[in-house]
Amino acid sequence: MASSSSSSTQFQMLQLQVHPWKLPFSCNKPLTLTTTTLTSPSLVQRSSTPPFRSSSICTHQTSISPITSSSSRSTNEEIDHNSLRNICEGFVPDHILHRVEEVGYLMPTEIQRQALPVLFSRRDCILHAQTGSGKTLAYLLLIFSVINTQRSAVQALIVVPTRELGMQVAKVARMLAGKSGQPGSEDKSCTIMALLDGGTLKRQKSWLKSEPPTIIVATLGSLCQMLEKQMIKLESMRVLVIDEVDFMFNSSHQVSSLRKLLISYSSINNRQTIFASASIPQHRRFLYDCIQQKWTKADVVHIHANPVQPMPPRIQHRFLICSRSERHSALLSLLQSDAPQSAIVFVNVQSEKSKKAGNAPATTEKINFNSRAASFSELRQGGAYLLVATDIAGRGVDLPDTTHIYNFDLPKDAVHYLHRAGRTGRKPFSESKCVVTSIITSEERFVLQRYENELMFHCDELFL
Ligand SMILES: Nc1ncnc2c1ncn2[C@@H]1O[C@H](COP(=O)(O)OP(=O)(O)OP(=O)(O)O)[C@@H](O)[C@H]1O
Repeated sequence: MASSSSSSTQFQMLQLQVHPWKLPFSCNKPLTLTTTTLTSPSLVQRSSTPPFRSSSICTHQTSISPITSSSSRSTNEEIDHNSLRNICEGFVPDHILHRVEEVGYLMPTEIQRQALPVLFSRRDCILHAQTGSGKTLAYLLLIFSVINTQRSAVQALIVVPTRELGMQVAKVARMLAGKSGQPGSEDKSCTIMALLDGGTLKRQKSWLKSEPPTIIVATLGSLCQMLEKQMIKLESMRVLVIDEVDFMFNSSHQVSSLRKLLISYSSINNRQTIFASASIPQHRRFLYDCIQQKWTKADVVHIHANPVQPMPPRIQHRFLICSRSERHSALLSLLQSDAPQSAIVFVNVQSEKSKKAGNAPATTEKINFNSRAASFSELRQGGAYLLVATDIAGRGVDLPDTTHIYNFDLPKDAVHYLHRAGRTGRKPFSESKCVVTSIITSEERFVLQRYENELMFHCDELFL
């Protein structure tokens, strides 16, 4: 797996001007909220049985109607009742809510609708929902409901696995904290620091010394350095968010620092810990570990939106069989026939074995943190793009205009498939189709079939 700590990752960006491409509870037990927009009993989640008594988990199966899309709104009253403002009012400051509306977030996504009341009740939470379902806004709204901008202290910490994701989350937080058109709405004292690997720690140290930011978005490497130097203290931290939590626990570079952080935070009064991801393999086991290890309080809530549909349903999946030597021309033909608005081509990091064998890597350019960051900023500035990337772009990165994903190399497992595919279909209320195409050899067909079974989706064969 590509790691944020590697400063030199195969990654290449091509900007092409190509033609027409989201209850407060009295029970103090862990809770699993599981909702679904599909009802097929045969498609029940297949999580492994955890080594604990199932009675220790209070499972609520709630049957909630699908997300109300703007097209299905019937009356203004209904909109008001279900709106983000209605859910957040009394918790989130008004100027933030104005900003949320200005940006165009009027209705909650499913995870936001389920999670926000739980988050506002100050319970620890595991946000488990499809890629592109708006988990970021859910935890940011919690943070804005909790912070006191009159206090000069770091009050919320969001930990992310990569610099790119950190920049993106910081940008969304700043956008929400920023000025809105409403008089008196500007929040002068809410500052957001991006403390990310590859950044200039010297500048951040002097910022932390002079006036602590209210919110920090950090990667673990940089955060640990600041914690060790006691530049950041966990005592004042009201909320700790660990985004892409399964990735962080699976990363050999990050897992020990993450465990240390969670153990240190467990002794803090008034804490609230949020974990988020679209994929939490063995989530019952994870819930058990959270309580056993005191990473969360015992009444942690696991909110699992759409468990039988781990990927957005509007993503169409296809595969094309060809030999290894035909892959480049197959990709070119696909790009020509699909004429995507904007696309990401995923390649694997070249293995040591393949390097030793003298094989050429799938991408030829190696670029560092800053160039990677520049590439993403460029992409967000608009225009059609064709991004060639490794799995480093597979986690959390939000480029909503991406209509097509190409797996030039088959992802190494179903979780990687899910996150790569999830780089498209990122407009929660849109119904337009997005496409994921895997270019595979005939021998790889059974591997893709395994992913289909695991992730419960169907892949159509494509013939050129
Ligand atoms: N209530 C909303 N209404 C409209 N758009 C929204 C809403 N909430 C979030 N979005 C948009 O949905 C997109 C995906 O949101 P976000 O990046 O938070 O997804 P995510 O759940 O964190 O996905 P991933 O698991 O891939 O990281 C973003 O472009 C965001 O602007």
